[in-house]
Amino acid sequence: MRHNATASKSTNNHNKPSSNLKMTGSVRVRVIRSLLAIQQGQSLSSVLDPLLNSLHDGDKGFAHALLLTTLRQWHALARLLDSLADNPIDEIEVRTAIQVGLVQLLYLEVADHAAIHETVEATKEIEFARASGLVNAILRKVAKNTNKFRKKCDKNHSLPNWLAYQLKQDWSDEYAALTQGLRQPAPMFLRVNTAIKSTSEYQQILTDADISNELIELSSDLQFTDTVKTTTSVTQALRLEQSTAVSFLPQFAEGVASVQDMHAQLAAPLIELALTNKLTNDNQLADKNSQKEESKASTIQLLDACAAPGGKLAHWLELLTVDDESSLFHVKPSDDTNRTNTIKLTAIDNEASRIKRIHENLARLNLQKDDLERSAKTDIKLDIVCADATTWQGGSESKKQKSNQDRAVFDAILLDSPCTATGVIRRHPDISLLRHEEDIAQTVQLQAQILDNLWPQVKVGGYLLYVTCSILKQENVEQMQDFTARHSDASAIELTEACNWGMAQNIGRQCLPMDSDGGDGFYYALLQKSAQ
Ligand SMILES: C[S@@+](CC[C@H](N)C(=O)[O-])C[C@H]1O[C@@H](n2cnc3c(N)ncnc32)[C@H](O)[C@@H]1O
Repeated sequence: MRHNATASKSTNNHNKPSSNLKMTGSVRVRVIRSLLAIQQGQSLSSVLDPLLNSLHDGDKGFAHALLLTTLRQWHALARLLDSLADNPIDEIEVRTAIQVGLVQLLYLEVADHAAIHETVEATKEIEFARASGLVNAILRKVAKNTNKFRKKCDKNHSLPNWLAYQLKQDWSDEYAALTQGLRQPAPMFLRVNTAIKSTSEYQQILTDADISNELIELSSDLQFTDTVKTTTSVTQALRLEQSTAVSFLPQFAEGVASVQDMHAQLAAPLIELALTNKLTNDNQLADKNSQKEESKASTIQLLDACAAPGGKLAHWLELLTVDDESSLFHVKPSDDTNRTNTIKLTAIDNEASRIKRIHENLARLNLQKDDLERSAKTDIKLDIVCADATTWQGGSESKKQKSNQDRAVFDAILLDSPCTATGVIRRHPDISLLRHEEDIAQTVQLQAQILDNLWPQVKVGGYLLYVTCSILKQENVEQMQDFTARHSDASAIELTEACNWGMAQNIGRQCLPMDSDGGDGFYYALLQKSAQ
């Protein structure tokens, strides 16, 4: 294999657990093989389980750290390697072995002699014995002055140059902190299912189980166009001092808590806030028109347009099923005015294998279709469909058969769009190897197609929350500027300066992963549809 024969484009197959990975030999050999598979286009999530499952418990922690840290420092290590070698090293097996050796010396506090000896042996095991002298010489040179070489490595970013260039264009003031932030591990955050327990109750349960944690409160403040007052909600997330396996989390299997980045936890409360505003306005309008009480009971249609694996969908369902009598979604058995609403929530995703994961996640949380239909407190009909959001039409007739008015069925759409995922590189450092510059334009085009197909399906007065886990302006604020220029009936709802997260953009807010205890890079924009 040659150095420049690196990652091909990531496709769906590359996310499946890799069955043809040869997981024999020493820990270092297995990590090197995993890295080679990633360079050939496999995702980290497809190689991690085969790697860890092939090892004894005692070796898993080291293998995990070695693989993840090598990926996080990948591009910086590659540049260091180029500066150390007298002649260009082309073979990716040799380069990978050296980079694995460098990580042990510079970042993992492995004793020099062990790091060098074991890496040289691993090079022989992967059948590159002829390069073992070279590997040995480079690692010895670095071991003589690890401080100097670590500083050299840290001074630069660890991103592909095209991505670093784009980030510099987009975020010149934040660039240094951002590029350093992207090479740090991300903290673990939990979301508590507040339909079962309050966040503070679960926080105490964690503390009692000796799991140190901190409560984070994110305030979202929206300036709806039809009111002078702003509307605020507070999202509570728990940050763990140390990441842990979910099997150690109390009541995890019972669905009391879920793992979700704190910025990802903003989506469901935001769309619920928008929906509540719409329904309140609808009710007020009905009151004004002095319609009978019975007529206020209606079916609310909601869409989660790119739903898998279902993190935000589950959160949305948790909020909709909170046992709060004042909620517009609460069924009041004693209330014969019949003001309650039936919710029809459709979730779509175009990948069947990922739809399966929605079902698995909802099963743990007791939020499957049947669980919801059994609930006496809310009336939610959940429909999960495998469909392409660039063409899907409310699940029924084709576009041509429907007038624009007939297509406008949704009160609120959550569009957690496919994106370059550049905001979650800390959790998925393989992204910096798998993504290519040309992916940006393709992704931007896909996002625009999905937006253009879904927008006619939003009711007048309804909302679309656009979300990405990207930190590139083309996918975010620029996508929204282009969209609102194309659709004169779309207006952006301001997420005001009272929001204690993200940075205000021309449209929406952008979160950047710049500090090691902060959330991931997410973008949020809320659009409302007006009558034309
Ligand atoms: C950012 S992820 C969604 C994450 C999800 N909302 C959650 O919180 O767990 C984007 C999803 O979009 C899906 N997707 C990509 N292209 C699509 C399309 N054309 N139609 C529908 N879904 C699509 C992907 O399969 C992926 O599951």
